[in-house]
Amino acid sequence: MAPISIKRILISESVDPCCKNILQENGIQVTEKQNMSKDDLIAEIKDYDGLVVRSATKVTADVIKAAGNLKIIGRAGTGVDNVDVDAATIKGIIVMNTPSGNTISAAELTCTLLMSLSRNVPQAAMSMKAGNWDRKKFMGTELYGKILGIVGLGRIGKEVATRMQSFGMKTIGYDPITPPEVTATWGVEQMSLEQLWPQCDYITVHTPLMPSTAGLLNDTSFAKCKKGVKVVNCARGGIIDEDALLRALESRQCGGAGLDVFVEEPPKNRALVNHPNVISCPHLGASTKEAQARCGQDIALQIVDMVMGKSLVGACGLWPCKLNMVCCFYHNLGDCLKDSSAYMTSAVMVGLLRDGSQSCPNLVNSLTLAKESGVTVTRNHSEGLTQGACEVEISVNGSSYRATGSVQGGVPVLLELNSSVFRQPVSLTGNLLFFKAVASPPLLPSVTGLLATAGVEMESFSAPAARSGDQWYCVGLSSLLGDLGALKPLVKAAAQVSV
Ligand SMILES: O=C(O)C(=O)COP(=O)(O)O
Repeated sequence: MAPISIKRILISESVDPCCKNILQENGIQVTEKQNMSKDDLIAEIKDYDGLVVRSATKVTADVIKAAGNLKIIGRAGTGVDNVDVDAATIKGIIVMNTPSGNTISAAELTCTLLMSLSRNVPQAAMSMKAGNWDRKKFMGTELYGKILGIVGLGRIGKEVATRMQSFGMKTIGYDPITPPEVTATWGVEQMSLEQLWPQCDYITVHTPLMPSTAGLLNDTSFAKCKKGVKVVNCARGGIIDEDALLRALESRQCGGAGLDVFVEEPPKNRALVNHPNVISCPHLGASTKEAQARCGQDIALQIVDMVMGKSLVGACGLWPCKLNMVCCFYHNLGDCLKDSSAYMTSAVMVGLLRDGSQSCPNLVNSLTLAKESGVTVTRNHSEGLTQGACEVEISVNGSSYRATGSVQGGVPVLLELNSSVFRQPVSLTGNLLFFKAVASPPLLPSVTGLLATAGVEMESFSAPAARSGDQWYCVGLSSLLGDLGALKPLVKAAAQVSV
């Protein structure tokens, strides 16, 4: 990828000093300003081409609008829900996070809250400080032999599971993406939420906050739980509906809650915080020296790599804008292929989700993952016009991509891409890199040179039949290639083309 010039970065929160040091050592000017109001940030941001935040800085569309020079928003941490990623991406601002730096700290705090809930440690400590010695009031229960339901089995859910197993807890869980056979290897039996709720003595949530997870625990799901279930939220405020939680605590359907996060932070409504069976922290999941050092270092190194044109690790929302709607039209599939169109739709979604997602889409989970992320996917057939060739048309957020292909001698071939007809059918085998460019004599040597510099051998070159306007080209690459994705920005920058 081409280097991106970043000269001045604003760090608007308490980020580990190693972040500033690394950036400065690499020639970037750094200003630290904490506790800025929205208006302060709007007034200040125009002077910077980079911004580093944690969760407290709200990088809204208004802030992004005022950020005339901004090229990068670095989140020293995981959740980017305080950043309007769509508004940033549309403006060409890269948003990147450091998704693994605080996994262990978030998991450890979750375990701390589970243990504190079982033995009333915070309440007992407060009572001692008030001069009391009350051994009866704080009778607890063992964790041993109890069932822990983990909703969200990503990095943090996994670490919570393995730690709580060492206390003799049985761990069950649910995740729409991580396959059950994978979680089984770390001792978590997966099941539907309907099956999970009634079994749990404790429930902990480890999902992002998104439409499908907001209010995941609500009046209806609490009613399905065991009476006295205890819940923990160290993920995002709102995954457990706060009003429903208060009602469940009052009716004793919920026996206690450990909350590190709130819908509004700090919460103005103190009803939950003040409830005797609630223990709470001011969003401390990532607040350890180790997690902050990792996140501060990771975000600084990622920004430096980007400045040097090395890579875009941790970039969120690289799809030009958020995926909303994907329509797959299949024309002329023939009787036997018609039945495979569901499979082809899953394959399309793997390709589309792979670039922007922190999870790993595959043919089994891609449609579920799309649904979870609020993407509408539709599929249609019709009899096509081209004899013997089948056409696949994919429309993404209203922009269409059309491919026409066939099978020749048992090999699937591509005949046409977005109205650009190839001179020879392109065999759809091996590693192929497609790019769009205007025909010119230096095009082939410049692409060959670029691939050679990246250590990749070109095996074939397919040119379009027509020579006018933007046309699609395809190069076949040697099987030595490790990371096809890494080549895309290279070719894009060098040939000024779409890849
Ligand atoms: O990384 C995350 O998602 C967190 O919630 C941690 O937030 P913080 O960096 O402590 O403001």
